Amino acid sequence: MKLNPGQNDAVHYVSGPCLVLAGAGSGKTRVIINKIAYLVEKCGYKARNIAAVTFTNKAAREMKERVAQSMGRKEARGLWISTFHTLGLEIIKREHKVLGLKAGFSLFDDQDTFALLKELTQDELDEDKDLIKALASAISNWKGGLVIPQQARKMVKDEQGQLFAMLYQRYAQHMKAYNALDFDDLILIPTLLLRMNEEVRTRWQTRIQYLLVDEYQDTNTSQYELVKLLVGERARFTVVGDDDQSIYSWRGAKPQNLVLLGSDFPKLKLIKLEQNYRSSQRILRAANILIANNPHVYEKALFSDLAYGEPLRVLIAANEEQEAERVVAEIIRHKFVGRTQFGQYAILYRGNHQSRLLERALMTNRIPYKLSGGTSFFARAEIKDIMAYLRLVVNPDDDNAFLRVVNLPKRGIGPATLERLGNFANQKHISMFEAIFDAGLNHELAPAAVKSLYQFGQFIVDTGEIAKRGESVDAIKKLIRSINYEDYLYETSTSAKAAEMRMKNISELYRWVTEMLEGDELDEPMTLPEVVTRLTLRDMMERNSEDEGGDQVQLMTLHASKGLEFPFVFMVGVEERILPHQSSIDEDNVDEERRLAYVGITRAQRELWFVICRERRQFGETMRCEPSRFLMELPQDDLIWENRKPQQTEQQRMATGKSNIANLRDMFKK
Ligand SMILES: Nc1ncnc2c1ncn2[C@@H]1O[C@H](COP(=O)(O)OP(=O)(O)OP(=O)(O)O)[C@@H](O)[C@H]1O
Ligand SMILES: [Mg+2]
Repeated sequence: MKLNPGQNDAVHYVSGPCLVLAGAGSGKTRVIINKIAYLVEKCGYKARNIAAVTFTNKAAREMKERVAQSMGRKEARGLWISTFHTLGLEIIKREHKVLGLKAGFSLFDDQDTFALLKELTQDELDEDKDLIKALASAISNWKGGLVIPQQARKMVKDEQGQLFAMLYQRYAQHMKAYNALDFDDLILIPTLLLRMNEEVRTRWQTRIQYLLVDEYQDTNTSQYELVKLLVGERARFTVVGDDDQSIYSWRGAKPQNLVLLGSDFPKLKLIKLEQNYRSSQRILRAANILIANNPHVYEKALFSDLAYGEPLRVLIAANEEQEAERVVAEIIRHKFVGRTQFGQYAILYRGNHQSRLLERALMTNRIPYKLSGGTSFFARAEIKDIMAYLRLVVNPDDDNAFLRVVNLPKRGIGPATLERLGNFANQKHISMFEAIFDAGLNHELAPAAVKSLYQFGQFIVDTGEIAKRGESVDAIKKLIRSINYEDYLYETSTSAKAAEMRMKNISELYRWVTEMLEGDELDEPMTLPEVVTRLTLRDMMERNSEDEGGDQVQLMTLHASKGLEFPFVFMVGVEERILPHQSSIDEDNVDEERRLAYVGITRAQRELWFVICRERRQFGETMRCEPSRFLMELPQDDLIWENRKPQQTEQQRMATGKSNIANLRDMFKK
């Protein structure tokens, strides 16, 4: 792989600490990949003594692949290339004895943590979901800042702080009793261990002799401390980052860590890279002009030798449904004209919920797509629940579907009952559903259990009958109502808003199934079994594609797109209140949102579209939308706004006495 002089310096400087500070697409990640190969091939490092840390699992997988391609698979074996959390987990696994953890410790995700906190704080927080959430985030912040419960109790001043610190302590004690760790522990525990135990520290400093960190601007206090402890006095490390792409301050990331490096390691070599190899000049110019509105830690000037490129386009849709349809139509048109591949397109958005309508539009048009990060529509628990019901109605022998819904919502059918039912069905070689109606079951189970099972079975049979009469839409409506699914969602969700979101997903599924059942100009009406197999197949394809990475349009949040690049990028919902997000407008933290927009723009190599709506439904209300201030900050001569009258010359604009931006706003209001 070719390198420019700055990149070469960065790769060849191995005698001390090194920081590469440079803008998007300037080849920072390429430096890391080349440097790993250089360390092994030219400097005599063994692969197993080198660790590289990135920010997401996706990025780690890609880096591993690129390193293996550059230096050979055999040579690359043993390299530690992972996220911070995976590296932390590895340290904990190998040191669990010193830590006093039993080998089979379990890992709690956010939902597990929430459930435990809810249980532990019943008396104090009275199941108030917002308070529990606030507590969870306080605990996470303490952990990210390396603050243990005893210290937290000393630090806090106000009443709520004291309460939270006390609950933090209680939570920590319980986690220990459960032999469980949460996400933040994966950094906190190894860091504290390395800090306090010299023997362990020496062991890891011998094991990891050279450390490389990508996306360094997004490390938090505990991660930075872990880096320092791992590299020790020898300070053999390279970190690369871009302060303009710091987008995780809400999770405790500290771009100031870039500055701290200089004071913690006086011998730090600072290397800047200024050539961007990714984007057309127009795209890069737009990105540079946008980010110039932010204050800077270090000044940077990025240039590109690539073509000047196509203008950036702003598509204007009437509402959010049309927004999704416009994007899909544009992809189809563009692909046809340019003979491109679906895999060259990415659709980026601010929040996960924005993916729903996009997924729908892509599916309706049979365009393969891949959604990374976040949960795709069919992987969502509520969709799986209802799909399992439909599967069971269509095919009562589907034991998996049976097990998923037999006690959802609760019907007093516990694990012991199900185990016996399962054994009985096995002996008789029948499905569990069939077993419910077998007279022999009376000898196996208590009458109450038999009754509950029978009622459930009868309910499924009845629903099936309605569907068979050709009233499937009715059958589904009745089903969702009779199981009180909405109540169930409100009882089990972390907040009323979350329950609402999940219920919305259900109505989305309902709408979809109904459309397929009733047919339209394009498709014949389908029967319920046909609909269910069609949708299940879709689900399976999606899962398989996770591994294959075929020719698919990429969907992800702006956060998840960090470090990646795509020839053609659509940024949707580029409106005030979405990007910048309402909460950041309220909190006066628009700079971080501008960095997020900068990250999005700089993912694009050749062409970039922004999409905005005139109005949008939010929380049941239709609201008028206003284009994002970031669109207004971009160089307008590089932008083409849809439906805009033919470009005026500068003189004409002066003559009308109106500024470019005022014109745009006017046009938007019409
Ligand atoms: N010296 C070079 N010659 C040609 N292409 C290069 C060179 N350096 C990097 N590239 C290419 O430029 C693109 C951007 O590189 P890379 O992803 O390493 O940038 P980055 O600085 O890590 O970007 P980001 O800030 O978005 O993470 C990649 O396609 C890479 O292969
Ligand atoms: Mg990178």
